[in-house]
Amino acid sequence: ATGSAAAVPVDERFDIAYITPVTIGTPPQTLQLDFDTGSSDLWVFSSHTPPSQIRGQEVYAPNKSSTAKLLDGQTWSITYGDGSASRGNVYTDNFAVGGLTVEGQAVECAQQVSSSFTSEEHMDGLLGLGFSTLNTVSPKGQLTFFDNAKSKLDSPVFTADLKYREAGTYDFGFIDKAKYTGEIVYVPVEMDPGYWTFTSSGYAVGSGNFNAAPISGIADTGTSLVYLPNSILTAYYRQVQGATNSANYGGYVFPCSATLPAFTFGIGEARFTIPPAYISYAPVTEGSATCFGGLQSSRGIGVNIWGDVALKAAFVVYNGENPPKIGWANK
Ligand SMILES: CC[C@H](C)[C@H](NC(=O)[C@@H](NC[C@H](O)[C@@H](N)CC(C)C)C(C)C)C(=O)N[C@@H](Cc1ccccc1)C(=O)OC
Repeated sequence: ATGSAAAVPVDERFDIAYITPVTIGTPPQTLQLDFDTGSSDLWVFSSHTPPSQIRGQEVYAPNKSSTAKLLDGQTWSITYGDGSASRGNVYTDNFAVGGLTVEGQAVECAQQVSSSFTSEEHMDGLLGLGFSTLNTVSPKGQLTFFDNAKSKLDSPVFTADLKYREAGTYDFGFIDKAKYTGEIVYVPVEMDPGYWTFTSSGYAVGSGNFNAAPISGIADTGTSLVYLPNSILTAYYRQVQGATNSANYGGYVFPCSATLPAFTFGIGEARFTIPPAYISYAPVTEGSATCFGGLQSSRGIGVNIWGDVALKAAFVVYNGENPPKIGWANK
């Protein structure tokens, strides 16, 4: 079996996040979820979510699905690196992504969501694609959609082809040769504690020379920006007129009119270049002449994150064989 579904930017002006249509239950209820390789819970806005916390999101109502079953006594509670959080109870139901169906998928229903979820009106929940060890359901951890689907997939892989301000795709069970150029370069994945963690071979700023140095990080489709060690950030923003690391805005900002160098990162011998347009991420506030950078420091996080700003510069293969590996190709 295989599946394929669109990854659509939630806000066509900036790629804050990407949403993908899924169907849950019988008859099918359609929701738009953020496919997140940086976590491993599948949770949705639901009929259990307080109306005061819902602002335009679609909700999953298990009581309207003849195939929904409450997982009695099971609860979940998740906190993300950006401080956002949600929690609730758990059902199993039929779940489909782009023609690929899993029966008995754990669907975690939100009984509480933090304000940043409420304010993201187009996002009806998350679909975790990290390793199932990170799933927060207690006392019995649940499997991700990918882990449940894996045995029936033609190949135990999914791919991310995210794009700059336009729809890309998530494919399950196959690698679409039309989506990339050249060869796919694979590197090992460190599965502990459950992220898709890999090591980049180094970086270059603009047309400068390549700095060969191992950079460990998470390939996280659910994080908008790239968070790297401060030494790399100072080397990059030194080349940007008027750039400052602003406490006020919580990161590197610069005049939107500034000329930005590209940023290249290594995967083994291969090289991937993030164009300047991806790094001039967005005005700090609507209409401001000050822009927030797509490259930021990981100092406050404790882990480096290769988020969408980097991922959309490549075609990425998440290979769930044992041992897992991650593949990168230009496109
Ligand atoms: C099950 C928890 C999941 C896996 C959670 N994952 C994450 O936070 C990772 N992915 C973050 C998500 O992609 C998030 N940006 C989705 C949006 C829509 C909110 C980050 C680290 C790249 C996590 O690690 N949470 C940390 C909180 C944290 C993480 C990083 C730094 C600081 C604090 C925790 O401790 O969970 C117990």
